[in-house]
Amino acid sequence: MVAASLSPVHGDDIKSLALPIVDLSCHRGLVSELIVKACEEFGFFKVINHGVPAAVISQMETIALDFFSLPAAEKQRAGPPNPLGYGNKAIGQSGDSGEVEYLLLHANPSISQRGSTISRMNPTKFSCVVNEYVESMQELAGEILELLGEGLGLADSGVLSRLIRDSESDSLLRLNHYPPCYNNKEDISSDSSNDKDTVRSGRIGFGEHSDPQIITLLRSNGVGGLQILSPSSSDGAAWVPVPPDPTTFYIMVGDLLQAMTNGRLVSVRHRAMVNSYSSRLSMVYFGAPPLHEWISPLPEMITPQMPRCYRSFTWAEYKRAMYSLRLGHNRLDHFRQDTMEEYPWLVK
Ligand SMILES: C=C1C[C@]23C[C@@]1(O)CC[C@H]2[C@@]12CC[C@H](O)[C@@](C)(C(=O)O1)[C@H]2[C@@H]3C(=O)O
Ligand SMILES: O=C(O)CCC(=O)C(=O)O
Ligand SMILES: [Fe+2]
Repeated sequence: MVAASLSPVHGDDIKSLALPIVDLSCHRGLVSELIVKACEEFGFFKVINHGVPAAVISQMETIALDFFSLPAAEKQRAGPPNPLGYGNKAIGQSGDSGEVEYLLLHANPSISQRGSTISRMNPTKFSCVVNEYVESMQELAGEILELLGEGLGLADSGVLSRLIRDSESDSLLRLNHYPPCYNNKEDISSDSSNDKDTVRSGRIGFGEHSDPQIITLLRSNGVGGLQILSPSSSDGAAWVPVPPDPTTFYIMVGDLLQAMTNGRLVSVRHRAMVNSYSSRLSMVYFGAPPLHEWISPLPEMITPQMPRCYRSFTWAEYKRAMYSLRLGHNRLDHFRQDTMEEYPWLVK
């Protein structure tokens, strides 16, 4: 149904739920089984004992904070986002906004990062730290995708990890800074954006969405704000706050992984809230394939019980659709097999 792809509006229900934690130092067979289960149930899990050196993380955090503490005019030199670069409040090109400032960078060291506009003082240091962090993220994401391949019983267990390890991969690094923001009713009464969400659960830093790529690795400082939409159950979908833990990474299934697994793994809808007392920093790696890579449901994921549900498309085609849609849209619905059969004019 085409109507199903219009923005879903989820209410304010907040639920506390035990979220899956995967210890990467455990037995490989057990780890791959747990990862598959978490991605089927939540499209989300937290990893501990991930092997990323603490120094790599803290250096990245320091240069991110150094950048966000620059005067506004200095930060604007790295903007506006095209879509890469510095952005403040406006997210994407379709009218979305949130209480966030960010730096969106390509995660491929060979792509120029406007280094001198981001760090006038020391662009070389900036690039080195980003490259080291991105290399660690690519390694961790590759390992998790390899484990997923094994857990799903794929004949070629490296088929997922190779996509993001490719030298032409279109992966991104996003640094989000959420300054503290008022959230009580009195403060908001004169603000035209005071909706139900704002009053009851704080202000929206980054609105509800799923990540379009294959896999997301998110690390935040010790300030909470990330929420995931729990899978629908008898008591309905609800927002689940993710407790902050700066020593770990949160892993999210992206739209492409949902398509490649023919809907068996689900891309998790999530959002970030801001609070009135502390600023929050998140560093988010989005693992993506090369632009011209074809994405199709893997043969092992198509069964008589689970017939093929997505058509084939390239990542470049998916990106075009994504930039034409609002943040909260369910983009993958436009690539369903039945959309092509019932509404061929929608599929260019
Ligand atoms: C409103 C938008 C921002 C976004 C591109 C889009 O048109 C829809 C997807 C958005 C998103 C969400 C996850 C990542 O933060 C992001 C970089 C991405 O790949 O898709 C953003 C895009 C963006 O900010 O450019
Ligand atoms: O900052 C966060 O916790 C979420 C950010 C996010 O979802 C994104 O950058 O796509
Ligand atoms: Fe996201």
